[in-house]
Amino acid sequence: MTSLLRQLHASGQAIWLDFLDRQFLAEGGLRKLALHDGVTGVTSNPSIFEKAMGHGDAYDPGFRAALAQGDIGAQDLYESQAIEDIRAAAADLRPVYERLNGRDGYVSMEVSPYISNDTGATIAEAQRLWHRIGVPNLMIKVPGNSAGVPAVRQLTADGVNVNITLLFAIEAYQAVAEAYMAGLEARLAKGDPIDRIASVASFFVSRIDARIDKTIDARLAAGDREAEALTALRGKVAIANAKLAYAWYQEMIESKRWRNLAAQGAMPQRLLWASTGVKDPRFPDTLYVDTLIGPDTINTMPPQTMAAFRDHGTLAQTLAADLIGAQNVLAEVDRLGLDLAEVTASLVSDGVNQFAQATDALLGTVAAKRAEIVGDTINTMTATLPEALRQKVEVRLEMMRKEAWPRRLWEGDPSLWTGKGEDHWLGWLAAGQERQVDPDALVRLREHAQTNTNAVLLGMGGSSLGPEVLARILGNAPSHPRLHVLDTTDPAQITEVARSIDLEKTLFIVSSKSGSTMEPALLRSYFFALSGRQGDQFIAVTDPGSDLEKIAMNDRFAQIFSGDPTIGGRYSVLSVFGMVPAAVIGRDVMALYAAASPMVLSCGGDVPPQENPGLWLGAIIGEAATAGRDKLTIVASARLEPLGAWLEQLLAESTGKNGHGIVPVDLEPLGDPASYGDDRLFVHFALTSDVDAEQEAKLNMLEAAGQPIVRISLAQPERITQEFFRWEIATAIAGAIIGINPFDQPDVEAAKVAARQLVAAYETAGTLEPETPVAEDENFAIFALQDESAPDDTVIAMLRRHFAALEPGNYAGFLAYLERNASDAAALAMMRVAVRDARRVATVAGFGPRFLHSTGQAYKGGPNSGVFLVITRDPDPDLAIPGHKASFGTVQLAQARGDAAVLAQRGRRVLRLHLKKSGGGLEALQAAIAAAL
Ligand SMILES: O=P(O)(O)OC[C@H]1O[C@](O)(CO)[C@@H](O)[C@@H]1O
Ligand SMILES: O=C[C@H](O)[C@H](O)COP(=O)(O)O
Repeated sequence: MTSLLRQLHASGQAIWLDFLDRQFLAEGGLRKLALHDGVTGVTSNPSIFEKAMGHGDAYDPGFRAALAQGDIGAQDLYESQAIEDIRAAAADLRPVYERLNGRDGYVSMEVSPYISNDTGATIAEAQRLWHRIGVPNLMIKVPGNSAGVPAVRQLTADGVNVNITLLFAIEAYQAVAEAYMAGLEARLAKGDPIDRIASVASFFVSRIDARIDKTIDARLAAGDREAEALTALRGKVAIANAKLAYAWYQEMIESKRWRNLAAQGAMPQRLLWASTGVKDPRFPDTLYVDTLIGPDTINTMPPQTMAAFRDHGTLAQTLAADLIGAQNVLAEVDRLGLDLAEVTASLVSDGVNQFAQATDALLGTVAAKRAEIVGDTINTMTATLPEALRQKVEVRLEMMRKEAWPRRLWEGDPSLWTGKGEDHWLGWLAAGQERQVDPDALVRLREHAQTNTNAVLLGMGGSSLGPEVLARILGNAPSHPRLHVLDTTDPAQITEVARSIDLEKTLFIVSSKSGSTMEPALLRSYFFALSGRQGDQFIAVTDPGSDLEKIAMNDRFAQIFSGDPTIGGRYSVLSVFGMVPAAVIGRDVMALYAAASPMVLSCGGDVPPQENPGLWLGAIIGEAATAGRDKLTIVASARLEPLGAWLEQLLAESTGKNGHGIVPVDLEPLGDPASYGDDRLFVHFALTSDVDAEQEAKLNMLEAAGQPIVRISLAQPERITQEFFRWEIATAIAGAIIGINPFDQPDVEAAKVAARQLVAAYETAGTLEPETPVAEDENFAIFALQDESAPDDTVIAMLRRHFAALEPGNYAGFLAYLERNASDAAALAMMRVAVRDARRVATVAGFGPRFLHSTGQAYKGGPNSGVFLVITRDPDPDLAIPGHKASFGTVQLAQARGDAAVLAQRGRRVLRLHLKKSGGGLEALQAAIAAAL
């Protein structure tokens, strides 16, 4: 006997399958249904793909095959597999489509629910899928909300078959029916044929009852007086609503407007009953099939509903029957205040959200699968967090998912931050995808640079720290110049570099985004003069239109590389600012991007926060900071140690403002658990080939003592580029959590202004404004910045009082305007350890003026928990600057004085200590601090 389903098909209603799955297709399931049961179509939606692809391992071979062609992100990976299924289903139904001459045999694929409020994006995505899938028996599903309606019109006009989904209200259905007709008319106006354009209007059924019945049940439970009338409506409203929609359809196809279109070959936009699986187990499982049978309609059924109807469905022409009854049901709905309009409206947005949640879950699984498959190309990260922090991070990640942070970040939604133009500063996202550089120009530069033995980069902050990390971690390739980075005004340091290079075989890279930063400008004057004004030994890296660009043209520099003004300095390492120096030292820039790429894809806008390494890290550091663990302590195995200086700037300058932020702690030797308070978050970087057993053991002890530890491991040094990107994302996200704009640096300018004023005064007066120490001995002179000194203070007493001010949660800062060399760094490290262990506080150190363009922002604008010792000394020997009265030494001193003054003005606890020429230098200071603690 013919199956009930076949009979249903023969009665004039098309049967579609509301399901898709690779295994089912591979086993010929759809072909069998078409053959035996008369199934003539398939619908899919994000939930269906989530069920198919988001669990188990059926798609693993597909994922592997797709990734074997090249790494792609989660969305593309999902889409590659979804499209394969859609194409396979379309191929199975192609004979039906041909047999019915395009009247049926369609497979539907839905546009992303993420763009459902954006008409333009919906049109673009529908067009893209339509062309990419490239089969005639395809329908693109577009939601029937207010953004979807114009898309339906446009897509129809463009010849795309559209299935309009998420229709609950008759008015919404009428709007899309009108849009379909308007689209067909637009085609006719262009002279395009309309006889092969198909469309269906997916009218949802069971979800309406599920919602209304819930309200009814609640009212019954509350003892509503209308109990009987309410009970009578259970399981009735959706069907009545669908019947009235069908009644309108019948009127519509009799209209003059439609008849005119039909005369020119138009196929009617059929009503499709969707959501026909019963949600309430108390209802018969064939309820939404039995009651909605009528010609020229479609019922798309989940497999269970289809099986149930095949088994015990009731076949009768029910759809057009008892219209009065349907009207009465809706009148009752009104009378009882069940507000169908509100229900159907909220079901649309809930439907979009539900599909978005399914897509989040699906992309999460796909991202995890991808990470597993390409796993050994991605740097690993683990986090051991105290329970309270772990929970906060979990909550934050879920909140980020709900609020679509990954997508909003990549789309540049300023409301993630303070809403004040942050979207103009996101060029680094494209830079990470190698979109900011000209690869050929960098290949040529790499070749050209080989004629040199040395390269000297003159720049500050973002223009110098990234290049320094690349040069120190990767080193120069054989036969390429060695890179020296000069980000100072310290005469000894400048002299040291000048002495160590062969001037004629040195390439100078003048690097400054703004092109007006004082230090690189002075260094350029110095080395340009020293080179005998050999412009062809200089290249400039700067943003378009800067002063440096003009000077470089004037002085006939060999080349000028232009930056992207939508990238702030500290986010610029994956743009020309990092890649030009990388090419100069002989690194294959495209290989560096290729090394970064797996992380860039993993951090994509299509990867939900839980699986997104950048968002996960951002959640950890942001939540840690807001919970008082704002001292992000960087620990690195020897080879990766240089990364800390870059990271310090990124974190401090991005987040340290408005009294909030993260204080990075770099190069502080690791101590025992007893040395630390509860204001730390430790981040460990290690190369797998460079394991430091002692360091690991100490970290394990800290972990056992309950300190939060994030561990990041790199299999190859080139993958440092992944950390650049991961941390840029994480910093931007932490900034959003902290509630600041992570792309400005409002407090840096003040110190620059103060220094510039002092230098200008020097240029006229020939001397810096004299100062009188408030305390001195044979080694040191202390200069007052606040009125905290008593007339009879000794140096030791002042130091004692200075360090005694440190309270739990504070940090001690050593701001040294000295030569940055190994011995000075070691001496500072020892002083830090002494202070940390005595006061149980974090310690930071910076060499001036380098740190001014980096951590200086957070010291001035971040939390007021720093206690700073500004260390200066008289330069010996000093170094003249061509064309200036002021020497480098004078400028450096002016910068220190300006910095200390601004710190004091900002209410920071600060002491300036000057090392006397005749004194014992840093060694003596170490002893004095030991005595003062
Ligand atoms: O590249 P530029 O414009 O010379 O700036 C150098 C550095 O100075 C700062 O503007 C701080 O003064 C940093 O943000 C920046 O990285
Ligand atoms: O096109 C089909 C719809 O997406 C589907 O029928 C929705 O069904 P549900 O309400 O059971 O999720």
